[in-house]
Amino acid sequence: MEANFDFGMIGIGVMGSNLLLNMADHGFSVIGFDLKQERADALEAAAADGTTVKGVTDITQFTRALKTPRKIMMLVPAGKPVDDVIANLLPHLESGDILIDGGNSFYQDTNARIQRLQPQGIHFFGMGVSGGELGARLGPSMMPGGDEAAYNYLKPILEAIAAKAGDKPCVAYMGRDAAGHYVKMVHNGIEYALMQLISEAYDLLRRGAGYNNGQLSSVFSWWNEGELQSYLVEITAEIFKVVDADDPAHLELVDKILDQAGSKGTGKWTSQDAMNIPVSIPTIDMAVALRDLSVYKEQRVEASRLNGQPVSKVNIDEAELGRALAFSFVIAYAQGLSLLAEASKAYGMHIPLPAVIQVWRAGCIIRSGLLPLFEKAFATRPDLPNLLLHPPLAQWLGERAGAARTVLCDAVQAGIPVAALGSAIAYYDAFRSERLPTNLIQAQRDYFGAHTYRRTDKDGVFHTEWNQ
Ligand SMILES: NC(=O)C1=CN([C@@H]2O[C@H](COP(=O)(O)OP(=O)(O)OC[C@H]3O[C@@H](n4cnc5c(N)ncnc54)[C@H](OP(=O)(O)O)[C@@H]3O)[C@@H](O)[C@H]2O)C=CC1
Ligand SMILES: O=C(CO)[C@H](O)[C@H](O)COP(=O)(O)O
Repeated sequence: MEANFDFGMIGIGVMGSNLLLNMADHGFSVIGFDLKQERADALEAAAADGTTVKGVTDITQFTRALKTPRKIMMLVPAGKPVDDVIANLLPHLESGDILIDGGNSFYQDTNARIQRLQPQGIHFFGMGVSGGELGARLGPSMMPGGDEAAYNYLKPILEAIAAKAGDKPCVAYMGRDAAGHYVKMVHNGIEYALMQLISEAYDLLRRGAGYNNGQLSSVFSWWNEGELQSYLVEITAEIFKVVDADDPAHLELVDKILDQAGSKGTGKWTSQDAMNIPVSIPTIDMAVALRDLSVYKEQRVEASRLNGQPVSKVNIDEAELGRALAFSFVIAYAQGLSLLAEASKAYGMHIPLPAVIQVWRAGCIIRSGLLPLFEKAFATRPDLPNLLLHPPLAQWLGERAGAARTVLCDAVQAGIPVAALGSAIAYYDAFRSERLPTNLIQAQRDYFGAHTYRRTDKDGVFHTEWNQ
């Protein structure tokens, strides 16, 4: 086989095969490698007429078929499979070749791989890909980070296949080292928060106000026509309509799904890294914590027998609940973006926040009609440390905070857990407090541990013998 393929993919499962077919549709000749012959055959069978798509199971054949510098992406599960693929591939690569990890790898693993491959002249990129199966096929949002000069080789291909917001592609260089995987990690942290917030609104409507699935679908559809317009609200409206094919009564599937949420790590890593820096992202933390709590089903059942009681009836004003949800969505984005702003400095990644917003505008799971508000904020101040510091957004939040408080009070009164909503309001209130009660914590620390404190009226570090 001649070396005439533009792009190679290792791992042609859900994401890899769809991304490769998307490239082929845009006129690039592509080749996929997988350990299983049936995957290679399936890839070729799925190719559109007139496109150049090849599937192979021989790594030598794969690498020899690629134009140099080779552009190869891996879309395999994070962790050991990525290192296994690198080990198998490395003997077949040359200096200047570009290797992209498009999976949800932990950013510190990506940094280690960049360091390891640099001496051999291999440009290693960590690239977040969002949009799921359909996004990969028709236009994903992509977050590549690594060597900026090498990015120029990838740019034409990635821009061609990316989702478009207006005429702008939802892909851009996200910064040095593992910046691409860092941005995707935070994207997923925000994704966790938005999903938890939506589930709390669902609980209020379902258990609190007694809505059936048809009514739920209507409310979410209606919200999706206003300021809550977003991929996650849109698919939620759809989910309530899907009936269980195995149920003779054709009841909706959502009611049959076990209430234990899975997770693969990106949300937890976002919280862990935020705590390491440290940056406060309590709504994302709470979303991770609630997924973890959901797993303890047996203990929850036991506790409900001891202490459970039906929730009280809640009178829901759908417009007010929508405003509360929009308020807490913005707080979740604000927390994630404030983490990116700090991490960019702390790790020297130089993440361009305006470009992050552009990349999230379409194709990704957290795309929403709220992003243009953030675009304006970063256009005014590209290094804005927190969205809450942008005056028009501060006003926007102020106009919706009352709705969030009313919904929170009603939920607490009724016994419906709205931990993420509560954390969003608490974050908002704490962030805009000129003075927090933390002076008392400092006094306590100094009392029991001589940890010292600073004063508001004079410079210096002080200690008091409190118990004399
Ligand atoms: N699904 C989604 O919506 C999204 C997924 N991602 C990320 O993309 C990555 C891939 O996910 P997805 O496509 O869904 O997963 P799939 O399981 O569909 O595909 C994984 C592919 O990797 C191959 N593979 C696994 N281990 C190895 C190995 N050691 N060497 C070579 N190939 C290997 C598998 O081959 P075989 O079956 O032959 O073993 C398979 O073709 C993951 O990191 C995931 O987190 C990112 C965004 C969205
Ligand atoms: O990256 C994604 C979307 O952006 C994936 O769907 C992600 O893997 C989902 O994460 P989890 O399984 O932890 O909910």
